[in-house]
Amino acid sequence: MKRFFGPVTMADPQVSDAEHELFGGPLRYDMGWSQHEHATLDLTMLSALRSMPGLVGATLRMAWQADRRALLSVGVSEIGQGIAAAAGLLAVNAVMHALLAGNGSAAERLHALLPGLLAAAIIGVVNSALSAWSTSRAGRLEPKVERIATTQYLAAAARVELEAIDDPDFRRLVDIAQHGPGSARRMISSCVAALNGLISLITTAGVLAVLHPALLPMLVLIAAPRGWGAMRVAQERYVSVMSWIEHVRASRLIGNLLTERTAAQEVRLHAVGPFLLSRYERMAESAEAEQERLASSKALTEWVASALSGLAMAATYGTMFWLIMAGHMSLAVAGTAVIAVRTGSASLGALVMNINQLHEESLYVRDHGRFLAEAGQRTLPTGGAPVPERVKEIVLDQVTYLYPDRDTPALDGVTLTLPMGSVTAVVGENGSGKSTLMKILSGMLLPESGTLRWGEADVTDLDRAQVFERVSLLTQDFQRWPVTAAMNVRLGRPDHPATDDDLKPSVDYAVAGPVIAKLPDGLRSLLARMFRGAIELSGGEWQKVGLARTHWRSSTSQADGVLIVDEPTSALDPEAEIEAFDRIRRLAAPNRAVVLVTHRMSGVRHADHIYVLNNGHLTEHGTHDELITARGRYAAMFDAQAAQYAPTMAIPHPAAPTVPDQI
Ligand SMILES: Nc1ncnc2c1ncn2[C@@H]1O[C@H](COP(=O)(O)OP(=O)(O)OP(=O)(O)O)[C@@H](O)[C@H]1O
Repeated sequence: MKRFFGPVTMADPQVSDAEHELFGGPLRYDMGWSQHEHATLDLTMLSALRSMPGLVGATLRMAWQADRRALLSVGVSEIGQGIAAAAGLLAVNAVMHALLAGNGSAAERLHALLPGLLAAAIIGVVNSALSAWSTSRAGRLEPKVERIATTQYLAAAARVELEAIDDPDFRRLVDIAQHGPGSARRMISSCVAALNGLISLITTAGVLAVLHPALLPMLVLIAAPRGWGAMRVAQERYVSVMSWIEHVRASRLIGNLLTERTAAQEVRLHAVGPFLLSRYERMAESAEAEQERLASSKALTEWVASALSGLAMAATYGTMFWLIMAGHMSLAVAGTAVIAVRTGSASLGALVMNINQLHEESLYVRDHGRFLAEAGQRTLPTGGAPVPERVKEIVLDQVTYLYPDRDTPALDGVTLTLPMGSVTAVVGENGSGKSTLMKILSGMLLPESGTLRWGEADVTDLDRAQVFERVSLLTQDFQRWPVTAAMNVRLGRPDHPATDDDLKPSVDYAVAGPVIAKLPDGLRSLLARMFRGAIELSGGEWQKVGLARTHWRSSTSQADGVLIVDEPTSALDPEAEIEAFDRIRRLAAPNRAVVLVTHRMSGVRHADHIYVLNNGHLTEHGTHDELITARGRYAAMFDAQAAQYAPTMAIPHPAAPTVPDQI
């Protein structure tokens, strides 16, 4: 009994050994409600019904916002259909009476039937016209609702703090909430169908109550088991989807790697293809087993529901038989009652199915709503004090930053000053905190403690949108937008109108002219490999386009600002690299502070000031000459790189392989 009537719980997925092997254990989905200690889900029929008005209300509000005329049309046509259904039953009742309870010859009785039949036919035509009208208006409404929900989702995701994007919990919420807009769309049709079912049920129930009061509870008994079955199946499906979402995503990730262009070379050369394929198969098989379990469970639940419903139907007909035999019900009323019970149980069944459908969709819409609420709390603040036009310097004072899922801070008590018109370099080993420092400087991450000041103003008091406007950023993984070359440059400041001629100085600055000249349509060429006729640039060519974008962004603002470049030359050849460093230095105008992060020590030696980061701490700072004289970490890093070019450098001989070749 517990199997059918107990609460739906989340089972531990039986994941394949391939997932353990590849990911070091099963990937777990750990949104609040699905954590182990909360394994019993709040998915009972009662809670579904309780949460329904709120969720339906939210969908209807969205529909109202999308197209109120279409929504009103749907409502009117559905109410019209309900009234038509009741009128149809009354016409049937009149026909039954004329046929079974009337007096006179057969011909006279047939004549008496005609008005009822005519009325039933007219009602049928009106009903189908109303239904067609409702379908067409709902068809207009649904895509609009989906568009609004999708826009809300995308806008919220694009507005949150970078810290939220780095937070794995929030990322999962972003992932699951993407199902919300589709569900909101389907909720419209479910709402319409549920409304239709409800109205025709009320009218049919009214007719049945008039015919005989005993028929009404029977009607409920027939439909209740089907409703329970549908609800149970939906709950099991939702729980399954939620507990398997990470595993399905993991196998999809492996599947995608086999087809992705970036992985294509190693897939072939290292024979990663067959290896991953076999793991993919094993992971897909365990997901398949879950599908099979779900299907069997569904079949059993539906079978039990049908059997219970059939029993209730038999009891209803038995009761009617008894009522006729006992003389409490006429044959004509019984005839109408049979039709009404059938119509009513179909309406009730449809109503329950649709409420259930609504419930299922509403779970996803609820995730969407939860995402919007969470995103709303983590959204970049708007407003704040304006950033002064002239700031003289940007100061980082005792800044500490800890990533949400880390124990040790990525930056710890870092203090540095960036005067306008200067070039500051930041060097340090991998993982020392350079990129984190850049994110803090740009205002994308806020310090956990300590302050970032623009002149005298603390960045937390300033309008963040204005702070962003003053920052130009070029990172090694800058975005390669799948649009034209011109747009790739222009997206450095998209609001600023730009013709190709306007962009030319930026293209020239980055020495990207020869790259553009090679393209079939020059700046109009599409740089997106996935589209026909598009061109793929090399890594170094892309970096030149990125540099042009940065120049465009810097050159379109005259207020004091900062230009941050993080490993901008990693893909450039030696000559282009020297030139690029020169150009970046020249961007330090009186209204601009340049910050340069790089491992290429040759690129930093001409910086006005150099800071050395080590494990999140600033350990040294000064000019190149000062730091070389100090013979500290900087001097050691500089010497190590210089030694690579020394003629006496010892070249190690290849060692014997530690893993012997298999023969
Ligand atoms: N989004 C993130 N979430 C959690 N930890 C992070 C995140 N980004 C960086 N870290 C951690 O913070 C520390 C500093 O990383 P950061 O990327 O700032 O170093 P880096 O000096 O730029 O390294 P590299 O020279 O390799 O680019 C590292 O230990 C890194 O693992």
